[in-house]
Formats: sequence, C-alpha cells, structure tokens
Amino acid sequence: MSDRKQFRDLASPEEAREVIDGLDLSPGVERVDLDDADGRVLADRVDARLDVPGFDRAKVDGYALRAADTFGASETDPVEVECVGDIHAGSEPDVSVDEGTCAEISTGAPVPPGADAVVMVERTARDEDTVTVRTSLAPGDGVMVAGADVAAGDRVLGPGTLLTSREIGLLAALGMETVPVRAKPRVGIVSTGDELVRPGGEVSHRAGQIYDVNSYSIAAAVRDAGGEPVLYPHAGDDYEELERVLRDAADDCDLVLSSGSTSASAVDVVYQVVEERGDLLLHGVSVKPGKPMLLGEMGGSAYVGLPGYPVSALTIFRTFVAPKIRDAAGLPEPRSATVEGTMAVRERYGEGRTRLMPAALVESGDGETLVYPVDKGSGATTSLVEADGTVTVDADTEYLDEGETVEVELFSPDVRPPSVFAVGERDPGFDRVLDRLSNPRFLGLGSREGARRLRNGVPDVAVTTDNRGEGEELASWTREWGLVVPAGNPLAVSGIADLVDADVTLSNRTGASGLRDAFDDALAELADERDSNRRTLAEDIDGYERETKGTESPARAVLEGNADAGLALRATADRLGLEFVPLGEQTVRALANPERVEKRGVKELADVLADVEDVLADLAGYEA
Ligand SMILES: Nc1nc2c(c(=O)[nH]1)N[C@H]1C(S)=C(S)[C@@H](COP(=O)(O)OP(=O)(O)OC[C@H]3O[C@@H](n4cnc5c(N)ncnc54)[C@H](O)[C@@H]3O)O[C@H]1N2
Ligand code: MOO
Repeated sequence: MSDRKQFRDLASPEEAREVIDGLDLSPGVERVDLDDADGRVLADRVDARLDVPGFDRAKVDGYALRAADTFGASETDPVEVECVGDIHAGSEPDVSVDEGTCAEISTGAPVPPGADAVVMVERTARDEDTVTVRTSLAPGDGVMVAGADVAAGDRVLGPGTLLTSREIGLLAALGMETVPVRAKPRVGIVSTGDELVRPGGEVSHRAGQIYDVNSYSIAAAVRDAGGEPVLYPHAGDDYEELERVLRDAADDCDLVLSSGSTSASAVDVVYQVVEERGDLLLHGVSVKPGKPMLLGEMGGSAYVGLPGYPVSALTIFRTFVAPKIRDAAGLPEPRSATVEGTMAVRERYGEGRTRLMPAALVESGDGETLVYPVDKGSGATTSLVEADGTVTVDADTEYLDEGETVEVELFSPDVRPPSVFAVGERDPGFDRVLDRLSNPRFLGLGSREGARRLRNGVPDVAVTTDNRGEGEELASWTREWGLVVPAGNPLAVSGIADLVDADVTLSNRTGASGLRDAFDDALAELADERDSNRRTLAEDIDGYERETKGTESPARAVLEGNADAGLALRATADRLGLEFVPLGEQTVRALANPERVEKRGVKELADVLADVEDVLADLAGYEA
C-alpha cells in the first residue's frame, strides 16, 4: 500500500506541454529511393546539377526551320521551304537546317543545328519535299530552350519541403535516384498488462483476458503523425520484465511509449521503473481522460507513459504526443477543423480537470449543428468511433447547458456529421437498411431510450417496438420472437409457462430493449390467466434478472451452454443455427423526428424504407 501513487499535484496541460517540448527526439537524416520519397520531408537543399531540358526541344510536331524564312508568311501569302530530313525524340539529329530548308520534327525531339523555331504541322502543307508554311514565326516559337524548366546550378527545393507527387516529378527530372530526407522518429510501443492478448490469439474471458487495443491504435496514430511505430512484446506488471523491455525499446528508438500501469495500483510499476532507471519529469496531468500520464527520459530516449484505458491513451497521444512527433518528423501541423454547434443536452461535469470530451454532431432540420457528448467511459473503444471530435471543457466549468454554444475540434478536417442519425432498438432488419445508406450513424440503445431521445429532439430517427415513441412513421415491419433452445430442445420448452413452472434457466435481455418488452407483456398475460401478477411469475423464472446487452447475447449464452433458453428473434436463431420456440410477433417502427423529415439523410432513409419488403426478403421471421 505504501508504494501507491497519489495524484495530489496534477500538472496543468500547459506545464505538460512545456515538458514535452523539452524532450529531445530529433531523428537523423537518411537517403531513400525516389519511389519511397512520397510524404517524406527533404533534409537538405537540392540544387539542379543539370539543365532541364538539357537541349533545345521541339514543343510541337511540325517542321524545324529558320524563323527568318517565314517572315511575312500568312494563310493568303505562304512561303515554301524544302524538307531535308526528319528528327525523332530520343535520337540525335543527323541533319542541319540552312536558309530555305526545314526538317520534320516530333514533339520532344532536339531542334537541329541551324533551326531556331518549330512550326506546327497544322499550319503547313506538304507536297513531296516541298513544305508550304502559312504563318510567320519568331525565333524560339515552338521550342523549349535548354534550361527553361530548371537551369543547372538553380536552388530547386529547400530543406523541410514535404515531398509530394509534384516535387518527386521535379527530382526525377533532375535524375535523382535517391533523396536525403529526415528520418522518421522511431517510436517504440510497449503495452503493459498481464491481461493482454494480440489480435489473432485466443482470449479467455474467464481469465479476464482482453485483446490489446493500444498497441494498434497508437501505432496507427504514430504513423499518421509521421513516425515509425515499432511494437515490442507485451510486458506484464513485473518490474524486471518491464525494465528490460523499456530498455530494449529505448536503445532502438527516439521515443518510447508505454501504455497502462501508470495509475495508482500497487502493481502499476511503470513509473517506478522510469523514476529509478531514467528520469521521471512529470506524473499526472489535470485532464480527463488521461490523468495518470507520465513524461520522462530513459536510456537516451524520450519517454511518455500513456494510461491503459484506450480512450485515455489515444486522447493523450493526440493531444500531447502527436504534435511532438510531427515536429520531429518536420511535418507541418495538420489542418485542424472546428465546428461550432449547440449543445443538444445538458452535460454536467465539475471534476476540476480540463475535459477533452468526445462529442458527436447531428444536423438539425434547419441546418443548425447540434452537439451531444459521447461518453461510454475511457475503457470503451466506441467512445471515439461514435464521436466526431472533442469539446475542450475548462477545469472550472460545472456543466454545459442545453442550448449553449460549444466548439468541437473535429478528429480530422474530413470528418462529416452522419447523413442520418438513428437511435433505438437493434434490429437485424434495420441493420440491413443501414447497410444501404452512406455514412449513417446508429446507436443501439434500445426501444425505450430511442423513444426518449426522439422526444428530446436529438436524433433524426428512432427505431422502436410496438407502440413506443411518437414521430413520423417512415415504415414498420414485424419480427417473430420467442425462445432459443439447444438442438433437440432437451428440456421440451414450449412456452413461457415452462420457464415459470419448470427448472429452466433463462438468459434475458435488458429492460431497455423492445424484445424484453414483448416478453414482459406475454408474462403479464400469463399472470392474468393465473390471477397472479407479472412480478410474482418473474420471481419464479430462473435467470429472469440475468440481463444481457446485445440482441444475440441470450442466444449466444445458450450456444455456450450457459443457459437453457434465451430470449431471441427467429432471425437470430436462424443465423446461429439454434432451435426456436415461437412466442409472438412484434412490430418494429422507424419514426422520424417531425422537424427533420425534409433532411436529406432522412429522405434517403425513407427511400430505402419504401422498399423495406425487398430489404427484409429472406430474413427469417420478418414481414413487411
Ligand atoms: N484508485 C484509482 N484508480 C484509478 C485511477 C485513480 O486515480 N485511482 N485512475 C483511473 C484513471 S483516470 C485511469 S485513466 C486508469 C489508468 O490506469 P493505468 O494507466 O494504470 O492502466 P491499467 O490499470 O493498466 O489499465 C486500465 C484499463 O485499461 C485496460 N488496458 C490496458 N492496456 C490496454 C491495452 N493495450 N489495450 C486495451 N485495454 C488496455 C486495462 O485492462 C484496464 O481495464 O486508471 C483508473 N484507475
Ligand atoms: O484519466 Mo482517466 O483517463 O479519466 O479515465
């Protein structure tokens, strides 16, 4: 206990930024092949070592001649010259042009000695060796002279230039096979935690294992910032192991990032390693999420300890680390884009830390941008996927009021609000509808929450079951629901009465879901028949209180042998190959916010729903 870290004195975000500014992670210079130079930053100045073009070059197909010979020529008063040969691109001229003569020439070929202009073929006529020229030319017409593009000795590109297709074209014209560029900062990533398994491996939920998120999200973000990520093996919460991996990474990298183990637990040893084996410059910053961030140096490399929670790790990376990597890589700050919007709901805060609040956008019917917080907690990867950017909330702000104007910094300038924003019951039929739309957003919060949010005017559309919710009905369909049971229905479950009367374990859905509503209504009916009440019957159902999150969760519980029966849709039973005991049909409705029916995305949704029969065709238990 005595070793636990207390976060009494958190650094301000500005202090953290200053410490990061002071870290040294300047990578050197390397030469790369021209084909690998795209997106790199030139380390040195490039001077032209030759003329481009290297010779006087024909700009058009036609005849090379002496401009003086065409003096005064026109359509009505042409001149004639004699053709003495021809010249092709890529070969040395074997003729020269004298007074009164010309040579046929193709675009890009060297202008022959004696000629000072090229007339395009369209302004001439030819009869045997006689060429009639119907225009007059000045010296240099139709010719790109040597060095006109770049002259030998010119300074062509400066250090720090970002190489794109255009600059690469110029370097190729100069014949450069390799170019000196700033090396990308090498960024070692060390994820800590005994619970981590790399995607591709098997996780044991019983043992509390999870897939490693941060190694991958942070590696992608490092690459995006212009660094080169290097993944190191997971380190457990063991001092020696962690020290060894961090040292390896520090030996090989300009910057080492660890994730996890930064916090208050006795097993969170990473700060101890940095404190004892390196130089711990800062621990704890007054931001949410990401409070336990560490900054320091170790083995000649800069070091940042990111918190373990994926949202915290990525937020700290984006806010503090990415700008540093970009700077070291010589890349410009990316264009940032901010959008002003109106808070759609009231959001309380008051934790005394600067909050980088994930927020999402939705456009109201009249073009106003509404902003709502997306906070499923620092441990939920969807917190960032379901958001469009962040709102920075001052440490001393107690709440953001509904209707208050806020500024959202978008995750990237390309982020667009979703075309249509729907909330409500997860439904395999509506999933198919979503597949046919471009850039929709759907939050599966259940029928009840969908109806509630539609009433509060935030989403464009709610998906609800039976008669829940009010709005413009865009479409409705029915879905068959019931119980899934293992193959062969070993306990011979034939209805709800069996759940009440027999020894059958149920896996139920959450109270927010429409499927659960249907079940509870049927249970209430049974209670009426028995002169009892729903609650009493529910108490007799083993597992009634075992609520699950997903539409398929109860069916999956049956599949895994954790329940004898699960509340489910026929479509789910069909998909998972389970036996199904039908109990009823339920109506699903897509309801539009009445003020948004004219919104483009809502109309697109309505168009898809107009063919709902087609969309739902062959989905088991569905009828439109
Ligand atoms: N008593 C206190 N508990 C916590 C505090 C506190 O002040 N007092 N701070 C909380 C805050 S805020 C954060 S943020 C987290 C940070 O914790 P750590 O950096 O020590 O991270 P871990 O405990 O190792 O992990 C937290 C969480 O994230 C999961 N994790 C870790 N690494 C990964 C990864 N690579 N991919 C996916 N998920 C990862 C880990 O399993 C934990 O669930 O601490 C709070 N607690
Ligand atoms: O700082 Mo922690 O990231 O709030 O969850």
